[in-house]
Amino acid sequence: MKLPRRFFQPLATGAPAPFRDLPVKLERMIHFVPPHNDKVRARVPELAGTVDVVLGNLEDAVPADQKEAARKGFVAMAQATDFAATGTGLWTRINALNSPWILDDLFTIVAEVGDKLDVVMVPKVEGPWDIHYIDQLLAQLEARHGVKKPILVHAILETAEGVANVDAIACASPRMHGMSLGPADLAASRGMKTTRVGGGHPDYRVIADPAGDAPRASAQQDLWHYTIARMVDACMANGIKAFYGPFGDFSDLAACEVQFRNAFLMGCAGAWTLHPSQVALAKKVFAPDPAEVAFAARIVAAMPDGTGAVMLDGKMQDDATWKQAKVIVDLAKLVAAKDPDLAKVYDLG
Ligand SMILES: CC(C)(COP(=O)(O)OP(=O)(O)OC[C@H]1O[C@@H](n2cnc3c(N)ncnc32)[C@H](O)[C@@H]1OP(=O)(O)O)[C@@H](O)C(=O)NCCC(=O)NCCSC(=O)C[C@H](O)C(=O)O
Ligand SMILES: [Mg+2]
Repeated sequence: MKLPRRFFQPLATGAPAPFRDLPVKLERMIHFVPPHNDKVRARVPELAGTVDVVLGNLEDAVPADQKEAARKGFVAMAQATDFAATGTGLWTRINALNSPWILDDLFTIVAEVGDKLDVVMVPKVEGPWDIHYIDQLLAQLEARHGVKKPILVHAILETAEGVANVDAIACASPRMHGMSLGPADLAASRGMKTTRVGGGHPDYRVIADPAGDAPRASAQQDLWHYTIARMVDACMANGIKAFYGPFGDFSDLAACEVQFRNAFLMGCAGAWTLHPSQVALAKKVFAPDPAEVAFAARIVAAMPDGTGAVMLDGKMQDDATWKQAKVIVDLAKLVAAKDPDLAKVYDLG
């Protein structure tokens, strides 16, 4: 175990010092772009500014014979657009640590566009040892290529072993930006009997006790509640961010919205968007409801120093509800700074 005072030391001579605190950014959606697909890549300049994060995906969903094209496409799209100027994050998802592509992914991307890259998403993270490896390698590459700003690391929680080690992953390095749930790989790793990318399953349900001949009420349950709860606790305990991952059924926006909203209410900062149709949904869900913001602002105003107990609309407010209100007001301010329409609706001054 590393000594606390050494935790923030750069891991290579000449590498930038890790951030002490995560940059505060609005990340309602991590928008996936397949960089080997020229048609979709051509839309990236118009996407910048309309999504919070553009991610060039090099891993699953890119055919093995297109890996090199995806890597080159990502470098081209990173060079062609000034993402920072539009307040859009630039991320990439590299191939898995045990794949034949990971070294070329990192060697090429840090060399070519390391200064433009905000976050590297690492798939199939099993434990802190995976983060330590990436941490060291990134430091060496940053030093070699004179990268000035530390590149952050985002882990995908998508194996049973990763879930078992989620707390250790969350605090493995000061580079940790956050984590996303990867429901498709996790389902396979766990031996779940599903064929979906996120969302529920009609057969995962509870049923009411029998009451005579009356039909028994039954309701579908959330397959992901346990994992999201574990992920949120591990992330928030370590000052990093939790995200719901992909929702693969683009034709079911209603179910996607419910999945996103459950994640939002449980503490997630955002979700992945895989198709343009999901972007508006993520913007709607991962910004607080205006009525909730108005009530939260009243709580904060009624308890200026955050202590005591007051009644608002018949509901008791105290130090703990003040803290909840602060979460909502702070997020609303972050959203308002980026979205003039919502700024008017929130009216936070
Ligand atoms: C899945 C897709 C290949 C579908 O693309 P397409 O067939 O082109 O769909 P549409 O005809 O409906 O597209 C309409 C227009 O929108 C553009 N488009 C499509 N997708 C995107 C996008 N992601 N960003 C920007 N623009 C997009 C099309 O070009 C059409 O444009 P036009 O013709 O001008 O009207 C494609 O959506 C895609 O590749 N999406 C990303 C898929 C992906 O990254 N999957 C992997 C992530 S999920 C995962 O890995 C699982 C996870 O790890 C886990 O384990 O859970
Ligand atoms: Mg996956």
